[in-house]
Amino acid sequence: MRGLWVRFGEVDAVQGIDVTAHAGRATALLGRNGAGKSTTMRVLAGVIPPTAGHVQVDGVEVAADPMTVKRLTGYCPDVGGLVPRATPWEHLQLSARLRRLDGWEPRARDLLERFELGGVAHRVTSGFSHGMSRRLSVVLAAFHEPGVLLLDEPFDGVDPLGVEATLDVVADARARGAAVLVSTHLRELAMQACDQALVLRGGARVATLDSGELGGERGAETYRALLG
Ligand SMILES: Nc1ncnc2c1ncn2[C@@H]1O[C@H](COP(=O)(O)OP(=O)(O)OP(=O)(O)O)[C@@H](O)[C@H]1O
Repeated sequence: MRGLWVRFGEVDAVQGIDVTAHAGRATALLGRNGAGKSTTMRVLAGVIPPTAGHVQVDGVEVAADPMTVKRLTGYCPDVGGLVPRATPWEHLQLSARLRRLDGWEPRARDLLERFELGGVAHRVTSGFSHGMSRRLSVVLAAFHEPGVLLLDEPFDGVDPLGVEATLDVVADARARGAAVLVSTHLRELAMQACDQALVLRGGARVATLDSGELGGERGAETYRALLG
């Protein structure tokens, strides 16, 4: 991604961000509310077009071919994305059909169990708590083992077991060579999940840090200073 720029009317949400996400590595996007994290994720997922800049996912230019990019990526949006009247199993079934996956059922069952959603696999999602919906969104993003995994606020409101399952999903994706991006406000979890972090402020990148630099009291101070 080179010189990504996204404008909404009068607002320049993202102002010239460069990011390279490598296979087998995970990058955290950190920054205050409104820093441009979700907008960056949405462009990478092929959901909104960039106003300017070059964004390629696995060699495919997002602006030219958003449908292919949607297929290549697994995207957990920061909000929404679930069909209220469908069950988790129906969500997985639809995803499998759209991607023409064969023999997907064991993986679907395994993921639902890992995220403690096995017991509600056939319950419509309209009654799900926020944390349950988040967990299912992570399951759906990871289900088809995409080459690029995009998780926007995956830990938001999720209990410790859900956090662990999400960290495992990130580790699994990295182990099979996927590039992972995680947007979060949680510095400690960013450190655990990722090997590097980009700190955004006002739509621009203000720092790239190794996860080791974010740890402990010193990391907290560094991060606070970068948030401005
Ligand atoms: N659809 C939209 N229309 C107008 N402005 C938007 C739209 N989406 C985002 N913005 C603006 O773009 C800026 C960046 O928003 P974005 O959601 O990317 O931030 P964020 O870093 O993900 O924030 P948060 O941590 O609160 O989720 C904000 O000023 C926001 O108001």
